[in-house]
Formats: sequence, C-alpha cells, structure tokens
Amino acid sequence: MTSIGIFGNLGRMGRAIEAAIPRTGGSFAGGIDHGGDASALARSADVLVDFSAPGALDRHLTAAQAAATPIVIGTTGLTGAHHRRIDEAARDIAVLQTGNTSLGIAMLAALVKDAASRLGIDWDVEVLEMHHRAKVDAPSGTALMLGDAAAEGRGSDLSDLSVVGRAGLTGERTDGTIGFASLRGGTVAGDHSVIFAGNGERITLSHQAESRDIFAHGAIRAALWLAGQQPGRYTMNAVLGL
Ligand SMILES: NC(=O)C1=CN([C@@H]2O[C@H](COP(=O)(O)OP(=O)(O)OC[C@H]3O[C@@H](n4cnc5c(N)ncnc54)[C@H](OP(=O)(O)O)[C@@H]3O)[C@@H](O)[C@H]2O)C=CC1
Ligand SMILES: O=C(O)C1=N[C@H](C(=O)O)C[C@H](O)C1
Repeated sequence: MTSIGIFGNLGRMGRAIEAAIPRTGGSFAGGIDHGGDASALARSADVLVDFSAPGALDRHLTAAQAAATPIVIGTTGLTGAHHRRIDEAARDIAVLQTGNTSLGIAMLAALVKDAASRLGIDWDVEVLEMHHRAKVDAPSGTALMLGDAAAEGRGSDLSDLSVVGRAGLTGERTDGTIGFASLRGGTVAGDHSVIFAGNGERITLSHQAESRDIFAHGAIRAALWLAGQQPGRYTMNAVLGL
C-alpha cells in the first residue's frame, strides 16, 4: 500500500486529505506543519503532498530530493522563483505541481484553451474567482492556470497579457489582455469563471467546487499515480489522461 506524507497536515486541505486517505487504497505516513521534521517525513513516506505555504516550498523540496521521494505540490501563491525551484527538483524526483487537483478544473482548462484558440482576439478574456474569507493569495492558483490556458490557446505567454484587478482611472481595456478579478467571503470552497466577451455576445465557462473533498481526492489520486513515475515535472493532465 502506498504511504502518503502530508506537509501542512493541520490546515484545511491537510485535514481533508488525511480524512480521505482511508477510502482510497493508500495509507497515511504522517504529517507535519510548522516545526516538524520534514526530512524524517520525506524518508518515511512513499510519496508526499504539500498544501502549506510558499515560504515552506524550498524546505519541503529539499527534504523530498534528499529522500528521493516524489511530491505533489498543491500550494498556491507561487512566484517565478518558486517555479524555477520546482523545475530544479524535478531533475532529481517526480514532482507534480498544480493550482487545482479537481477533474472539473482540468476539463475547464482544456475547454478554455480550445475556446481561446477558436475565438478571435476581439473576444476579451476575463477570469473571475471567489474563495472563502481565509484565503491568503490572489488571484487564485486556479485562476492563473485558467489564464495560462487562455494565453496558450492564443499562442501567447500569460506574463505578457495579464491585468490583475482594476481601480481608478484605468483607461480603456487593452486588446488581447487577460483580466483577473478576485472576490473573498464566507466559506466558498472555490468558484471560477472565464468570460469571453465579444461584440454583442458573451460566453461564460464556469466551475464551482462544492467542498474541499474534490481537491483532497484529486490530490490523493495524483499522489498514488506519481509514486510510480520517473523524475520530471507533471500536471494533473497526465494523471487524468487528458
Ligand atoms: N491545488 C489545489 O487543488 C488546492 C490548493 N490549495 C492551496 O493549498 C494551500 C493550503 O490551503 P489551506 O489548507 O486552505 O490553508 P491552511 O492555512 O488551512 O493550511 C496551511 C497549513 O500549512 C501550514 N504552514 C504554513 N506555513 C508553513 C510553513 N512555513 N511550514 C510548514 N507548514 C506551514 C499552516 O500552519 P499555520 O496555520 O500554523 O500557519 C497550515 O496548517 C494554499 O496555498 C491553498 O491555496 C487549497 C485547496 C486546493
Ligand atoms: O485556497 C483555497 O481554498 C483554494 N486554493 C486553490 C487556488 O488557489 O486556486 C484551489 C481551490 O480553488 C481552493
């Protein structure tokens, strides 16, 4: 039975994953939060999942590399430097990084990429997300993934196109940009919409997470899959065969 270790085990996602493991064919190897021994956890698990905070990423990857243990990174709020660190670790071990482990969002990203590739540049793309009041990063990792998918569909790089939030005298919208808006409140598990706004018509592609269970089950499915993979960087598409 594949044993799964959890970085960030006392958090909302860590608790949801630990609770779901017995129903999945895996076993719980243990978990740590602040102050725990990352190296010991990495040595004792067949595969690791990280749902903690960006500041802990380097420590968790270092422990995973030293123990040669594959790792799923679900933490969001990552910068370019974090992504370069993941690429470096993926030379030694299997690493799957995703802003969203649900099947629905993987499907939505594929639909967004397709729509963006077919609709002309005169269809403006805006990404809207809403999450619970305790979320600390914006835009959400998922919103950025969906923005990436739209940019990819247009053969561009999101970093050249993104406009995050608007306030004040912004001027008119620049053609081809991809806008992001974030709402926070209550206990919303995760709502995402990608709006394609054309001349006189509008298409909205949406996903609503009804609970964290979908993320927890997706994370465990990804971990069980990743445990048998060669070193490299993977996404949920590989797990789901999309
Ligand atoms: N990819 C996906 O599908 C999903 C990703 N997420 C992402 O996962 C992350 C966690 O979300 P959530 O569980 O809601 O957040 P929580 O704040 O509930 O949990 C995070 C946990 O990590 C711990 N932690 C924080 N910093 C460190 C550190 N430096 N070292 C070790 N542990 C640390 C926290 O401890 P303490 O409370 O003591 O700070 C807390 O227990 C977020 O980035 C979120 O966006 C969430 C849902 C789905
Ligand atoms: O913090 C959360 O809760 C979530 N974070 C992820 C994100 O940033 O996209 C995934 C999910 O939407 C819930």
